[in-house]
Amino acid sequence: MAPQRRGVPKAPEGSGTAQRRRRNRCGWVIALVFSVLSTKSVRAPREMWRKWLRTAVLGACAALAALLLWCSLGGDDGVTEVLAHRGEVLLGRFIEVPCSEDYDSHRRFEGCSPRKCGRGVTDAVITRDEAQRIRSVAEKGLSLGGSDGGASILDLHSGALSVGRHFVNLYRYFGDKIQNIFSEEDFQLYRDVRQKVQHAIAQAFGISASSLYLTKPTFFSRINSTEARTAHDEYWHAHVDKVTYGSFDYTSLLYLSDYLDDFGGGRFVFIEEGANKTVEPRAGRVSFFTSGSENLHRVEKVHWGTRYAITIAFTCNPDHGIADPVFT
Ligand SMILES: O=C(O)CCC(=O)C(=O)O
Ligand SMILES: [Fe+2]
Repeated sequence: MAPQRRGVPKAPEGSGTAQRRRRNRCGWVIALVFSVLSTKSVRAPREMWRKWLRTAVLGACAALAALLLWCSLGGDDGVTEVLAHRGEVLLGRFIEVPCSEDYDSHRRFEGCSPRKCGRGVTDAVITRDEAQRIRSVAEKGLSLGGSDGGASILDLHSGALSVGRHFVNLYRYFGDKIQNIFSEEDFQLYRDVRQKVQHAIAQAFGISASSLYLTKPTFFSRINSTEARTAHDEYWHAHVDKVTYGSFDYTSLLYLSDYLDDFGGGRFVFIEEGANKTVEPRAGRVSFFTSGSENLHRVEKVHWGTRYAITIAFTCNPDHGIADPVFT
């Protein structure tokens, strides 16, 4: 049998007494092993082989089933690397990527329009306390409405709020009563956050913060696992912000809840040939990037829990700039 043949090395012939003695001792051990294997059960290895094969087949089936389940739960369809783990606290990570040509078809603003493109993530710009407080503002506003599907938005600037299958204008709908819902402090907090994010973006891309203008839409998002009812609920499609929103040059996302503590799924994915890069949301984490097709991205479907974030975007074109939302 193969294991026995492999286990018996051939000793060189006639090489002195010591060697002969060693060979004799080995000979006894080998003879003993031979006799145990041959007298106890010649079939044992064949049985063992069958058992091993059965275990291997069962193992392979279990692995295949797990893989299929993972795919059906929306696991990513290619190789994925994590750009920002939920557990790490990033002082600042920046990856430069070559700019797409998307900016060439728009009016250029030297010193602002992207020449250096890329993506950055930082946990050091917005504190977890600020994230908690601004999330309370989002919860307060979104509790007044909410989409029938899984994705709701609240835009403090335009007043757009998801309700059922549509949007209402919060300011028109609630009129003066809005003063009982939001406070000046809430709006001040939004302005502070916007300003800090704007400075972080300017620094990372080597431009002046004053060359950037807040642009629309800027909105809170609340996503849960409820099935989509309208196209507005389908947040998971891959897209390019400059194509979707036109005026965006630099996009930022401030996350207000924690991946795997508050919700499952819902990671942000930069789509790339080779390996996608994911950002795992974490309350207070700011992810920012140039808005062209060098940063094609999507959000994974949320499988459980609720995910809160704010999209805050900037343009280089003053004509597309908007003022901060104000409390009136
Ligand atoms: O919420 C996110 O992580 C991404 C949202 C997004 O892609 C967008 O608002 O354009
Ligand atoms: Fe986007």
